[in-house]
Amino acid sequence: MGIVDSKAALYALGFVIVALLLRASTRKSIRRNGQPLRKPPNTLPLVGNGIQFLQDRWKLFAWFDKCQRIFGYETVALTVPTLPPGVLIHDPRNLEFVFKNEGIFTKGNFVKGRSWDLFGNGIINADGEFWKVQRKAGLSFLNTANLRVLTEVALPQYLHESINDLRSATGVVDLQHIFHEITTQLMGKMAYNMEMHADDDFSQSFDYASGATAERFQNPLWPITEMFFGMKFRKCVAVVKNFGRRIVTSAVHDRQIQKEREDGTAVEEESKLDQISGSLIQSLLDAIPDEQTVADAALTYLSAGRDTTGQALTWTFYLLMKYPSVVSKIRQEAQHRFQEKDLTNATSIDPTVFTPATMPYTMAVFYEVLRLYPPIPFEIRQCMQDASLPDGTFLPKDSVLVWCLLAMQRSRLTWGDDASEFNPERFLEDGKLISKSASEFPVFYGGSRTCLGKKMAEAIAVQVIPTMVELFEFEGVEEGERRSKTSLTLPMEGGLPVRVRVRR
Ligand code: HEM
Repeated sequence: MGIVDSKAALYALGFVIVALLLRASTRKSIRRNGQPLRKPPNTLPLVGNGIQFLQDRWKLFAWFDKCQRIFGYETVALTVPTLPPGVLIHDPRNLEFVFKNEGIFTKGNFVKGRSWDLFGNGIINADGEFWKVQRKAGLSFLNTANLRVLTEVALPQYLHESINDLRSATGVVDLQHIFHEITTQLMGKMAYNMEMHADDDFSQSFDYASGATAERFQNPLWPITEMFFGMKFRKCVAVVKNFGRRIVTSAVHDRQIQKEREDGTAVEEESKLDQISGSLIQSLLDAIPDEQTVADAALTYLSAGRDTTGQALTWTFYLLMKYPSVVSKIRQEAQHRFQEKDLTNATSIDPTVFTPATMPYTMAVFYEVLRLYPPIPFEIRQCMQDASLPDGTFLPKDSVLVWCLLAMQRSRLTWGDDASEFNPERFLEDGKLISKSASEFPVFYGGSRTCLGKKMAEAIAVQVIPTMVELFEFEGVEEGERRSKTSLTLPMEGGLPVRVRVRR
């Protein structure tokens, strides 16, 4: 290189450094009333909160809980090297503002970049038109008629199979696996018309990929670490994607058969369940021309519906084993329903007698579990433009907002002094179920992106919980507090091993 070239290179380098310095000095920063925000405990010079984020997720959640206890509703600063500046929010007013301004607070590149490999353009990751068509397909899948088939046909069928497994079980059984099997079969059949099981290759790979994706949110150096340790993740994602393509191929095949039926060549009697099976994937195929996006959408729905509900049931039974008085009250409520329906001498349980409207106590138990163990334990959004929260916090474009449901839903300011205790009665008033605003109890999210499957989850819980409680006595075999393993949701680490005794 000539001397002129070297000089030019030197000038260019100098220019870049000056430009970067200027950019840094003129960059807007997060502020409230013109002041920087307070920092959470254990914030270190240079690395900020980076170390907190690198530790095990249960410890991270404990740290979020500590922040909530120290700061109440105050918004505090979060800093992690290499990441955009962020805040940790606690105030329900701020959350309400986020829910109402979905266009400003989106998943952004921060979330999408990390979950792209697993979810691609699936609904959880999508914005704009992609989101709209998937939401519409989901709404038509979760319509009232389909929910009735779920309650009256599909769930009783799969629940019955699990009851039989438990009746014949000897030794220790993993209840998490039992619940996961119910929700996997349900979603597989109703959404995709496919037979799926909790221990098939796809489910295992999805589980691993979900854990590795969640780790990306805690490890800012994930693009580098995955170069060395990401082999298994890549293999699992390949299995998952392959399965997504199988779902689509099978749905296209179902269409051909359906068309032949309509042409009158193969008319058969169909059960109610068969009639609606695969209705989600068929709606997605109708709405989206690209089959890869259909596959992404299908997989995202599966994660949203299956894992969350199965895990919520697992935490429910974990808590029920600790609170026998709550079990007795669920049994009383179930007995009351049997009397009302004149089913006191029934030898088997008819699960259709349990509905959210007739089982307020059971619903209160389910809500209380969701409060303490939210299946989606934390959320992240990114500002698409400069914004100011109702508490006055100014957030420049690209800032990241974090809220930890597991901590927020234990706030004494919102839930009273007994916030950390399991007390289903807090959701009841004169024996009736009371609802909380989405900003105080964000377990199903809020605003235009509220969870689509809330009713489905409730319909499943209100049948499974009293049925299992009436038929069986469960005894935990592991002492101590259970924790969740790393995941996008809240699976119990090591499952929920129990001993089962048949009551009747
Ligand atoms: C106890 C069970 C459940 C809980 C706690 C739960 C919670 C949530 C939460 C917090 C979100 C927002 C996630 C985000 O965008 O970051 C969400 C979204 C969603 N949930 Fe659920 N969910 C549950 C069950 C279900 C079920 C059974 C389905 C049925 C398929 C479902 C379908 C969805 C869908 C499609 C979205 C995306 C909505 C959108 O972005 O417009 N969920 N859920």
